[in-house]
Amino acid sequence: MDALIPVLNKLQDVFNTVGHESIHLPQIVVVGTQSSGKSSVLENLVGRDFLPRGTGIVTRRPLILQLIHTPKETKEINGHANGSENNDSSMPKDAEEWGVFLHVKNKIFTDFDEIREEIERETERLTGSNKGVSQEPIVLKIYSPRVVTLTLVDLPGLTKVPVGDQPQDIEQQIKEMIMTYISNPNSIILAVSSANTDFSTSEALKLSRDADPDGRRTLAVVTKLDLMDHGTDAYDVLCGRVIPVKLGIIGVINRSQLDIKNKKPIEESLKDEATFLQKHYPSIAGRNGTSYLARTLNRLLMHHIRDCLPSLKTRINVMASQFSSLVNSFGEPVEDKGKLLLQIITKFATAYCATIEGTAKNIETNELCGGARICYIFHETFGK
Ligand SMILES: Nc1nc2c(ncn2[C@@H]2O[C@H](COP(=O)(O)OP(=O)(O)OP(=O)(O)O)[C@@H](O)[C@H]2O)c(=O)[nH]1
Repeated sequence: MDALIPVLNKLQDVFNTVGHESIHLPQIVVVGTQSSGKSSVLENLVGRDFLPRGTGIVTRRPLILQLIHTPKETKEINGHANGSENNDSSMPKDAEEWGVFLHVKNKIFTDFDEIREEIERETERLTGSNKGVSQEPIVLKIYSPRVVTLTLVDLPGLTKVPVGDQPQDIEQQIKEMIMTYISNPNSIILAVSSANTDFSTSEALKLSRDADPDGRRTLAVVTKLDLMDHGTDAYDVLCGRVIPVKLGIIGVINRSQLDIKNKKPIEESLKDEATFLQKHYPSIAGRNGTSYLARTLNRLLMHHIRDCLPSLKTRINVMASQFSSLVNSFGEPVEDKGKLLLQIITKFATAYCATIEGTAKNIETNELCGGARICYIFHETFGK
Protein backbone atom coordinates (compact mmCIF):
# COMPACT_ATOMS: atom_id res chain seq x y z
CA MET A 1 0.00 0.00 0.00
CA ASP A 2 2.95 2.34 0.66
CA ALA A 3 3.84 2.26 -3.02
CA LEU A 4 0.37 3.47 -3.90
CA ILE A 5 0.54 7.03 -2.54
CA PRO A 6 3.60 8.07 -4.59
CA VAL A 7 1.81 6.92 -7.76
CA LEU A 8 -1.20 9.04 -6.83
CA ASN A 9 1.09 12.01 -6.14
CA LYS A 10 2.53 11.64 -9.62
CA LEU A 11 -0.94 11.50 -11.18
CA GLN A 12 -1.86 14.61 -9.23
CA ASP A 13 1.16 16.44 -10.70
CA VAL A 14 0.04 15.55 -14.18
CA PHE A 15 -3.52 16.71 -13.54
CA ASN A 16 -2.28 19.94 -11.95
CA THR A 17 -0.22 20.65 -15.06
CA VAL A 18 -2.87 19.79 -17.64
CA GLY A 19 -5.70 21.17 -15.51
CA HIS A 20 -7.90 18.11 -15.77
CA GLU A 21 -10.82 18.32 -13.38
CA SER A 22 -12.65 15.10 -14.11
CA ILE A 23 -10.30 12.99 -11.99
CA HIS A 24 -10.44 13.58 -8.25
CA LEU A 25 -7.43 12.14 -6.45
CA PRO A 26 -7.43 11.31 -2.75
CA GLN A 27 -5.86 13.98 -0.54
CA ILE A 28 -6.15 15.53 2.92
CA VAL A 29 -7.64 19.02 3.06
CA VAL A 30 -7.10 21.29 6.09
CA VAL A 31 -10.06 23.55 6.90
CA GLY A 32 -10.62 26.03 9.72
CA THR A 33 -11.25 29.61 10.69
CA GLN A 34 -8.51 32.18 10.32
CA SER A 35 -5.64 31.70 12.79
CA SER A 36 -7.09 28.46 14.18
CA GLY A 37 -3.65 26.89 13.68
CA LYS A 38 -3.99 25.06 10.31
CA SER A 39 -0.52 25.94 9.03
CA SER A 40 0.98 25.12 12.45
CA VAL A 41 -0.60 21.64 12.35
CA LEU A 42 0.82 21.06 8.87
CA GLU A 43 4.27 22.23 9.93
CA ASN A 44 4.29 19.91 12.88
CA LEU A 45 3.34 17.01 10.62
CA VAL A 46 6.25 17.83 8.32
CA GLY A 47 8.53 18.45 11.29
CA ARG A 48 10.08 21.55 9.71
CA ASP A 49 9.61 25.27 9.97
CA PHE A 50 8.64 26.38 6.47
CA LEU A 51 5.13 27.86 6.29
CA PRO A 52 4.32 31.54 6.69
CA ARG A 53 2.46 31.89 9.98
CA GLY A 54 1.20 34.65 12.21
CA THR A 55 -1.84 36.63 13.20
CA GLY A 56 -4.37 37.92 10.63
CA ILE A 57 -4.81 36.26 7.24
CA VAL A 58 -1.57 34.48 6.33
CA THR A 59 -2.51 31.62 3.96
CA ARG A 60 -3.96 33.40 0.94
CA ARG A 61 -3.63 30.77 -1.79
CA PRO A 62 -4.30 27.03 -1.50
CA LEU A 63 -1.06 25.15 -0.86
CA ILE A 64 -0.91 21.58 -2.17
CA LEU A 65 1.77 19.93 -0.12
CA GLN A 66 3.06 16.53 -1.17
CA LEU A 67 5.12 14.88 1.55
CA ILE A 68 7.37 12.12 0.26
CA HIS A 69 9.17 9.79 2.62
CA THR A 70 12.80 9.16 1.57
CA PRO A 71 14.45 6.32 3.52
CA LYS A 72 17.79 7.45 5.05
CA GLU A 73 19.72 4.21 4.48
CA THR A 74 18.88 4.17 0.75
CA LYS A 75 20.64 7.47 0.28
CA GLU A 76 23.73 6.24 2.11
CA ILE A 77 23.89 3.06 0.05
CA ASN A 78 22.99 4.30 -3.42
CA GLY A 79 23.52 8.01 -3.25
CA HIS A 80 20.06 8.04 -4.76
CA ALA A 81 16.62 7.62 -3.23
CA ASN A 82 14.72 4.52 -4.26
CA GLY A 83 11.10 5.73 -4.08
CA SER A 84 9.62 5.98 -7.54
CA GLU A 85 8.58 9.52 -6.62
CA ASN A 86 12.15 10.63 -6.22
CA ASN A 87 13.19 10.02 -9.78
CA ASP A 88 11.50 13.14 -11.02
CA SER A 89 13.90 15.55 -9.35
CA SER A 90 17.60 15.12 -8.87
CA MET A 91 18.56 14.57 -5.28
CA PRO A 92 20.84 17.07 -3.54
CA LYS A 93 24.07 15.39 -2.35
CA ASP A 94 24.46 17.06 1.02
CA ALA A 95 20.85 17.37 2.24
CA GLU A 96 18.51 14.74 3.57
CA GLU A 97 15.42 16.98 3.30
CA TRP A 98 14.50 19.27 0.43
CA GLY A 99 11.57 20.87 -1.34
CA VAL A 100 10.60 21.44 -4.99
CA PHE A 101 7.86 23.78 -6.27
CA LEU A 102 5.85 22.99 -9.37
CA HIS A 103 6.22 26.58 -10.59
CA VAL A 104 10.07 26.52 -10.30
CA LYS A 105 10.72 22.87 -11.09
CA ASN A 106 14.43 23.13 -11.77
CA LYS A 107 15.30 24.66 -8.39
CA ILE A 108 15.82 22.48 -5.33
CA PHE A 109 15.29 24.20 -1.99
CA THR A 110 17.32 22.75 0.87
CA ASP A 111 16.89 25.80 3.09
CA PHE A 112 13.39 25.76 4.59
CA ASP A 113 13.50 29.52 5.25
CA GLU A 114 13.87 29.94 1.49
CA ILE A 115 10.82 27.71 0.98
CA ARG A 116 8.82 30.03 3.24
CA GLU A 117 10.09 33.08 1.31
CA GLU A 118 9.20 31.43 -2.01
CA ILE A 119 5.64 30.69 -0.76
CA GLU A 120 5.30 34.33 0.33
CA ARG A 121 6.71 35.60 -2.98
CA GLU A 122 4.51 33.34 -5.08
CA THR A 123 1.43 34.27 -2.96
CA GLU A 124 2.11 37.99 -3.43
CA ARG A 125 2.75 37.55 -7.16
CA LEU A 126 -0.94 36.73 -7.70
CA THR A 127 -2.69 38.34 -4.76
CA GLY A 128 -0.66 41.48 -4.04
CA SER A 129 0.58 42.34 -0.57
CA ASN A 130 -2.63 43.68 0.92
CA LYS A 131 -4.45 40.57 2.19
CA GLY A 132 -5.94 39.57 -1.21
CA VAL A 133 -6.88 35.91 -1.80
CA SER A 134 -6.59 33.67 -4.90
CA GLN A 135 -7.93 30.23 -5.85
CA GLU A 136 -4.78 29.36 -7.83
CA PRO A 137 -2.87 26.70 -5.83
CA ILE A 138 0.86 26.59 -5.06
CA VAL A 139 2.22 23.03 -5.36
CA LEU A 140 5.15 22.06 -3.13
CA LYS A 141 6.85 18.67 -2.69
CA ILE A 142 8.80 18.00 0.48
CA TYR A 143 11.21 15.04 0.43
CA SER A 144 12.30 13.90 3.88
CA PRO A 145 13.09 10.77 5.89
CA ARG A 146 11.05 12.23 8.75
CA VAL A 147 7.64 12.47 7.08
CA VAL A 148 5.00 9.91 6.23
CA THR A 149 4.00 9.97 2.57
CA LEU A 150 0.88 12.14 2.42
CA THR A 151 -0.71 14.83 0.24
CA LEU A 152 -2.10 17.78 2.20
CA VAL A 153 -3.91 20.92 1.09
CA ASP A 154 -3.67 24.06 3.24
CA LEU A 155 -6.47 26.54 2.53
CA PRO A 156 -7.08 30.18 3.47
CA GLY A 157 -8.96 30.42 6.78
CA LEU A 158 -12.66 31.19 7.06
CA THR A 159 -13.22 34.87 7.71
CA LYS A 160 -16.20 37.23 8.08
CA VAL A 161 -15.22 40.87 7.59
CA PRO A 162 -13.23 41.99 4.51
CA VAL A 163 -9.89 43.70 5.24
CA GLY A 164 -7.25 45.25 2.95
CA ASP A 165 -7.76 44.38 -0.74
CA GLN A 166 -10.34 41.70 0.05
CA PRO A 167 -13.64 41.92 -1.83
CA GLN A 168 -16.93 42.48 0.05
CA ASP A 169 -17.93 38.85 -0.47
CA ILE A 170 -14.66 37.43 0.94
CA GLU A 171 -16.56 35.14 3.36
CA GLN A 172 -18.52 33.60 0.49
CA GLN A 173 -15.44 33.35 -1.77
CA ILE A 174 -13.38 31.50 0.83
CA LYS A 175 -16.30 29.19 1.64
CA GLU A 176 -16.69 28.36 -2.05
CA MET A 177 -12.95 27.77 -2.41
CA ILE A 178 -13.01 25.41 0.58
CA MET A 179 -16.10 23.65 -0.73
CA THR A 180 -14.46 22.96 -4.12
CA TYR A 181 -11.70 21.07 -2.30
CA ILE A 182 -13.75 19.29 0.37
CA SER A 183 -16.70 18.35 -1.82
CA ASN A 184 -14.29 16.15 -3.77
CA PRO A 185 -15.56 12.76 -2.52
CA ASN A 186 -11.98 11.50 -2.48
CA SER A 187 -10.73 14.05 0.03
CA ILE A 188 -10.29 13.54 3.76
CA ILE A 189 -11.26 16.68 5.68
CA LEU A 190 -9.10 17.82 8.59
CA ALA A 191 -11.43 20.21 10.42
CA VAL A 192 -9.26 22.41 12.66
CA SER A 193 -10.77 24.32 15.61
CA SER A 194 -9.02 25.98 18.52
CA ALA A 195 -9.73 24.80 22.06
CA ASN A 196 -10.20 28.39 23.31
CA THR A 197 -13.37 28.80 21.22
CA ASP A 198 -16.60 26.89 21.76
CA PHE A 199 -16.37 23.61 19.84
CA SER A 200 -20.10 23.64 19.08
CA THR A 201 -19.62 26.87 17.08
CA SER A 202 -16.86 25.36 14.93
CA GLU A 203 -17.18 26.74 11.39
CA ALA A 204 -14.82 24.05 10.13
CA LEU A 205 -17.09 21.25 11.37
CA LYS A 206 -20.16 23.01 10.01
CA LEU A 207 -18.66 23.29 6.50
CA SER A 208 -17.34 19.75 6.55
CA ARG A 209 -20.80 18.48 7.52
CA ASP A 210 -22.23 20.21 4.45
CA ALA A 211 -19.70 18.42 2.24
CA ASP A 212 -19.64 15.14 4.14
CA PRO A 213 -23.02 14.67 5.92
CA ASP A 214 -22.23 11.07 6.98
CA GLY A 215 -18.91 12.12 8.52
CA ARG A 216 -17.13 9.27 6.76
CA ARG A 217 -14.15 11.42 5.75
CA THR A 218 -13.95 14.13 8.44
CA LEU A 219 -11.32 14.10 11.20
CA ALA A 220 -11.47 16.89 13.79
CA VAL A 221 -8.31 18.51 15.21
CA VAL A 222 -8.41 20.71 18.29
CA THR A 223 -5.45 23.12 18.62
CA LYS A 224 -4.36 25.50 21.40
CA LEU A 225 -5.14 23.09 24.28
CA ASP A 226 -2.52 25.10 26.21
CA LEU A 227 -4.50 28.33 25.85
CA MET A 228 -7.71 27.22 27.56
CA ASP A 229 -9.10 29.20 30.46
CA HIS A 230 -7.80 28.10 33.86
CA GLY A 231 -10.15 25.61 35.42
CA THR A 232 -11.44 24.30 32.08
CA ASP A 233 -10.31 21.31 30.06
CA ALA A 234 -11.09 19.71 26.71
CA TYR A 235 -11.92 16.18 27.94
CA ASP A 236 -15.55 16.38 26.81
CA VAL A 237 -14.60 17.75 23.39
CA LEU A 238 -11.77 15.25 22.81
CA CYS A 239 -13.91 12.30 23.90
CA GLY A 240 -16.66 13.29 21.46
CA ARG A 241 -19.22 14.14 24.13
CA VAL A 242 -19.87 17.65 22.73
CA ILE A 243 -20.01 16.78 19.02
CA PRO A 244 -19.21 13.21 18.00
CA VAL A 245 -16.96 12.87 14.96
CA LYS A 246 -16.87 9.39 13.41
CA LEU A 247 -13.19 9.33 12.47
CA GLY A 248 -12.14 10.91 15.77
CA ILE A 249 -11.13 14.15 17.48
CA ILE A 250 -7.42 14.67 18.09
CA GLY A 251 -6.03 17.39 20.35
CA VAL A 252 -2.65 18.99 19.54
CA ILE A 253 -0.46 21.75 20.91
CA ASN A 254 1.49 23.83 18.39
CA ARG A 255 4.09 26.49 18.97
CA SER A 256 2.85 29.88 20.14
CA GLN A 257 3.83 33.06 18.27
CA LEU A 258 6.45 33.70 20.97
CA ASP A 259 7.92 30.22 20.41
CA ILE A 260 8.09 30.96 16.68
CA LYS A 261 9.76 34.30 17.35
CA ASN A 262 12.29 32.62 19.63
CA LYS A 263 12.87 29.94 16.96
CA LYS A 264 11.90 27.07 19.25
CA PRO A 265 12.77 23.85 17.36
CA ILE A 266 9.84 21.65 16.35
CA GLU A 267 11.42 18.56 18.01
CA GLU A 268 11.41 20.43 21.31
CA SER A 269 7.82 21.54 20.82
CA LEU A 270 6.75 17.92 20.06
CA LYS A 271 8.43 16.78 23.29
CA ASP A 272 6.70 19.57 25.22
CA GLU A 273 3.41 18.56 23.60
CA ALA A 274 3.81 14.96 24.81
CA THR A 275 4.71 16.17 28.33
CA PHE A 276 1.71 18.53 28.38
CA LEU A 277 -0.67 15.77 27.31
CA GLN A 278 0.75 13.34 29.88
CA LYS A 279 0.34 15.95 32.62
CA HIS A 280 -3.11 17.33 31.75
CA TYR A 281 -4.78 14.48 29.82
CA PRO A 282 -3.06 11.30 31.09
CA SER A 283 -5.93 8.91 30.29
CA ILE A 284 -6.18 9.97 26.63
CA ALA A 285 -2.60 11.13 25.96
CA GLY A 286 -1.96 8.12 23.69
CA ARG A 287 -4.85 9.08 21.42
CA ASN A 288 -3.80 12.72 21.02
CA GLY A 289 -0.80 14.73 19.85
CA THR A 290 0.90 15.39 16.53
CA SER A 291 2.56 11.99 16.01
CA TYR A 292 -0.74 10.18 16.66
CA LEU A 293 -2.39 12.56 14.19
CA ALA A 294 0.25 11.74 11.51
CA ARG A 295 -0.21 8.00 11.98
CA THR A 296 -4.00 8.30 11.91
CA LEU A 297 -3.89 10.38 8.73
CA ASN A 298 -1.66 7.92 6.94
CA ARG A 299 -3.93 5.03 7.90
CA LEU A 300 -7.08 6.90 6.87
CA LEU A 301 -5.58 7.93 3.57
CA MET A 302 -4.56 4.38 2.73
CA HIS A 303 -7.99 2.98 3.57
CA HIS A 304 -9.58 5.78 1.65
CA ILE A 305 -7.40 5.20 -1.43
CA ARG A 306 -8.20 1.49 -1.29
CA ASP A 307 -11.93 2.33 -1.32
CA CYS A 308 -11.62 4.93 -4.11
CA LEU A 309 -9.30 2.96 -6.33
CA PRO A 310 -11.82 0.85 -8.31
CA SER A 311 -13.87 3.85 -9.50
CA LEU A 312 -10.70 5.88 -10.15
CA LYS A 313 -9.30 3.03 -12.24
CA THR A 314 -12.51 2.71 -14.26
CA ARG A 315 -12.57 6.44 -14.98
CA ILE A 316 -8.90 6.52 -16.00
CA ASN A 317 -9.43 3.49 -18.29
CA VAL A 318 -12.45 5.11 -19.96
CA MET A 319 -10.51 8.35 -20.52
CA ALA A 320 -7.43 6.49 -21.75
CA SER A 321 -9.45 4.57 -24.35
CA GLN A 322 -11.25 7.78 -25.43
CA PHE A 323 -7.96 9.57 -25.95
CA SER A 324 -6.22 6.65 -27.64
CA SER A 325 -9.06 6.36 -30.19
CA LEU A 326 -8.70 10.12 -30.77
CA VAL A 327 -4.96 9.66 -31.33
CA ASN A 328 -5.63 6.71 -33.68
CA SER A 329 -7.98 8.85 -35.73
CA PHE A 330 -4.97 11.03 -36.61
CA GLY A 331 -3.32 8.08 -38.43
CA GLU A 332 0.02 6.30 -38.14
CA PRO A 333 2.95 8.10 -36.50
CA VAL A 334 5.24 9.89 -39.00
CA GLU A 335 8.72 8.38 -39.09
CA ASP A 336 10.27 9.80 -42.29
CA LYS A 337 9.03 13.39 -42.61
CA GLY A 338 10.75 14.00 -46.01
CA LYS A 339 9.10 10.93 -47.52
CA LEU A 340 5.70 11.95 -46.18
CA LEU A 341 6.07 15.49 -47.58
CA LEU A 342 7.01 14.10 -51.01
CA GLN A 343 3.98 11.79 -50.93
CA ILE A 344 1.67 14.68 -50.05
CA ILE A 345 3.12 16.87 -52.85
CA THR A 346 2.80 14.00 -55.39
CA LYS A 347 -0.79 13.36 -54.27
CA PHE A 348 -1.61 17.04 -54.62
CA ALA A 349 0.05 17.24 -58.07
CA THR A 350 -1.87 14.12 -59.27
CA ALA A 351 -5.15 15.55 -57.99
CA TYR A 352 -4.34 18.89 -59.64
CA CYS A 353 -3.59 17.21 -62.99
CA ALA A 354 -6.79 15.13 -62.74
CA THR A 355 -8.84 18.28 -62.08
CA ILE A 356 -7.28 20.10 -65.06
CA GLU A 357 -7.76 17.09 -67.33
CA GLY A 358 -11.28 16.50 -66.10
CA THR A 359 -10.56 12.94 -64.95
CA ALA A 360 -10.95 13.63 -61.18
CA LYS A 361 -13.56 11.60 -59.30
CA ASN A 362 -15.52 14.44 -57.75
CA ILE A 363 -16.17 16.73 -60.66
CA GLU A 364 -18.70 19.55 -60.13
CA THR A 365 -21.65 19.14 -62.42
CA ASN A 366 -23.52 22.38 -61.74
CA GLU A 367 -20.69 24.64 -62.94
CA LEU A 368 -17.60 24.39 -65.13
CA CYS A 369 -14.40 23.61 -63.26
CA GLY A 370 -10.74 22.71 -63.83
CA GLY A 371 -9.53 22.49 -67.43
CA ALA A 372 -13.04 23.02 -68.81
CA ARG A 373 -13.31 26.34 -66.98
CA ILE A 374 -9.86 27.47 -68.19
CA CYS A 375 -10.88 26.54 -71.75
CA TYR A 376 -14.17 28.47 -71.33
CA ILE A 377 -12.33 31.59 -70.04
CA PHE A 378 -9.84 31.52 -72.95
CA HIS A 379 -12.54 31.12 -75.58
CA GLU A 380 -15.37 33.18 -74.15
CA THR A 381 -13.57 36.01 -72.33
CA PHE A 382 -10.19 36.44 -74.00
CA GLY A 383 -11.27 35.11 -77.40
CA LYS A 384 -13.68 38.01 -78.01
N1 LIG B 1 -0.13 28.67 22.16
C1 LIG B 1 -0.50 28.15 20.99
N2 LIG B 1 -0.50 28.94 19.89
C2 LIG B 1 -0.87 28.39 18.73
C3 LIG B 1 -1.29 27.03 18.60
N3 LIG B 1 -1.60 26.79 17.32
C4 LIG B 1 -1.38 27.92 16.63
N4 LIG B 1 -0.94 28.89 17.47
C5 LIG B 1 -0.64 30.29 17.10
O1 LIG B 1 -1.77 30.84 16.44
C6 LIG B 1 -1.36 31.73 15.38
C7 LIG B 1 -2.02 31.33 14.09
O2 LIG B 1 -1.50 30.08 13.67
P1 LIG B 1 -1.45 29.66 12.13
O3 LIG B 1 -0.90 28.29 12.12
O4 LIG B 1 -0.81 30.69 11.29
O5 LIG B 1 -3.00 29.63 11.81
P2 LIG B 1 -3.73 29.41 10.42
O6 LIG B 1 -5.03 28.77 10.74
O7 LIG B 1 -2.85 28.69 9.46
O8 LIG B 1 -3.93 30.90 9.94
P3 LIG B 1 -4.37 31.44 8.48
O9 LIG B 1 -3.57 30.69 7.49
O10 LIG B 1 -4.07 32.89 8.49
O11 LIG B 1 -5.83 31.19 8.37
C8 LIG B 1 0.17 31.66 15.34
O12 LIG B 1 0.67 32.76 16.02
C9 LIG B 1 0.51 30.38 16.11
O13 LIG B 1 1.73 30.48 16.78
C10 LIG B 1 -1.29 26.22 19.81
O14 LIG B 1 -1.64 25.01 19.79
N5 LIG B 1 -0.88 26.84 20.96
